[in-house]
Amino acid sequence: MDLFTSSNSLIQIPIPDGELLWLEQLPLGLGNDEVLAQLVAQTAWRAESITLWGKQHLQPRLTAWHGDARYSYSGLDLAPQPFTPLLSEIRQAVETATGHRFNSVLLNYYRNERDSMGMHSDDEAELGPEPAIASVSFGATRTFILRHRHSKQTLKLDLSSGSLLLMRGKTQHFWLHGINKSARQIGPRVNLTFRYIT
Ligand SMILES: O=C(O)CCC(=O)C(=O)O
Ligand SMILES: [Fe+2]
Repeated sequence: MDLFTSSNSLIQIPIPDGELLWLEQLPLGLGNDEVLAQLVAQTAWRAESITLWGKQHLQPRLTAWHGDARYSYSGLDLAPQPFTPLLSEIRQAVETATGHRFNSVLLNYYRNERDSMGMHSDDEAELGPEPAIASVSFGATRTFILRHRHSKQTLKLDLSSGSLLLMRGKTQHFWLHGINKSARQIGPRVNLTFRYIT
């Protein structure tokens, strides 16, 4: 049994024009370090190129896409791999914690402090107008930055190992998010964003 039952429900982080909910530790059958090790070792990681302003770049991180649907992400058309038993177990825990269903997951592997993700919103048409996106992190803590498109209000959340962040409602419409590089040494981190593709 979990000793910390009182912290088992999502905490709302109030923001204008969106909904953010957070859970410090997603309940799982494996420890966070074991999950990180398995995800790093068992995932078919890819170094994708991405076209920005007509120029090809290598993304500053590794990625993998698992799910039932095809999905276009900033010009990439990834054929998904099936859910593995470990990814299915994490998905089950995320669905129980959030009350939302998910049919795909994007994995991002930040190998060190030089890996990052530019500011963006997950607003592809296949996600629907008000998508629920559940982000689970394993490994080193990285700072997740949210910036309001209009007011430029900025929030910084330290996403520690095992944590769950749920973005829903109008969050993708009004807010950008990303992960900056750091000048300080940082160990590996794997982030999973669970999505529902229609
Ligand atoms: O690594 C993170 O915390 C963010 C990942 C993300 O924004 C995405 O996969 O769209
Ligand atoms: Fe995102």
